[in-house]
Amino acid sequence: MTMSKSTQATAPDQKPIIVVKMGGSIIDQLTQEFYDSFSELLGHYHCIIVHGGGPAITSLLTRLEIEGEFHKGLRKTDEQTLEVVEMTLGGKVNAKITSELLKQGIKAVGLKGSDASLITADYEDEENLGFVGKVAEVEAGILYQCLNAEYLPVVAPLGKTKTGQTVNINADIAAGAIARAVQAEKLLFVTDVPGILREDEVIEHSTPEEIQSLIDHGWIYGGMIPKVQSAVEALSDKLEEVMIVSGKQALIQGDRMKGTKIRSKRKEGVE
Ligand SMILES: Nc1ncnc2c1ncn2[C@@H]1O[C@H](COP(=O)(O)OP(=O)(O)O)[C@@H](O)[C@H]1O
Ligand SMILES: CC(=O)N[C@@H](CCC(=O)OP(=O)(O)O)C(=O)O
Repeated sequence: MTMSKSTQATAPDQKPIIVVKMGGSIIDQLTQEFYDSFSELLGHYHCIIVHGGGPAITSLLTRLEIEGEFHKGLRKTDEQTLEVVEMTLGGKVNAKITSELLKQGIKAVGLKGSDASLITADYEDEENLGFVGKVAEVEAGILYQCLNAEYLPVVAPLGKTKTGQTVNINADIAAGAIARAVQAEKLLFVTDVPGILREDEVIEHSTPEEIQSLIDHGWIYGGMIPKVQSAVEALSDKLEEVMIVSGKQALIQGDRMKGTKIRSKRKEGVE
């Protein structure tokens, strides 16, 4: 279970916290409509961004002629691969998102999960996956300090083990763990599809039970699996709703967010 350490600062008041996971699949395709509606969202929430970058890592590995391998959806990360992961997530992708937000007039500050004990991790499966981490503890205080100072933290999904080894963490899992640790009220996965699809139709409302059945029947596969699993794990009395939305369009259309809403069964239908 993920622990939260928040001794250094208190949670910001006035506005609730939203954690937004920006998928690597969409980072290069985010539209102006998306940014405009995102800016609108910032009027209602303190926001923390956690980003992916899987496609950018794969592309650099290919250019360097390093063979990539996935095991149960997680990238096998040897020493060479870790070097590329750190350069890509902590360097290129983090800088790209932060710069774009600054251009939009948003005070974004780039952080690596491996900075200042933000994310302490254990090995996921050292034998089969190498330097891949699972989140053990998140130091919420660092993020609270940013939010209290009106900065928007943009977090790269890297962590440090207790012995100081940097590890690669799946961004969906990092986002869920951070949302729990900071007691976020909402968690949003921004990706390249308009929500969970079944026969090309967006499922507007879903529950953990339905999601399990969609996985069991093969309707949910690949990169959508860690996303929905992380969504289901993040649900709590505090975090009642997780959404999966597209970054190709405005987040809010009319007066509501477009995409798939995931809530526990007993909360479903309760707005
Ligand atoms: N039921 C589903 N509905 C929508 N997308 C799905 C579904 N099952 C699998 N996917 C796949 O999941 C992808 C999104 O996951 P991923 O590529 O890991 O994105 P990200 O980089 O945003 O995390 C979609 O582009 C799609 O190919
Ligand atoms: C351990 C592991 O698999 N880490 C991921 C981290 C990036 C990520 O999750 O990016 P997306 O959100 O774009 O998929 C990877 O190396 O691809």
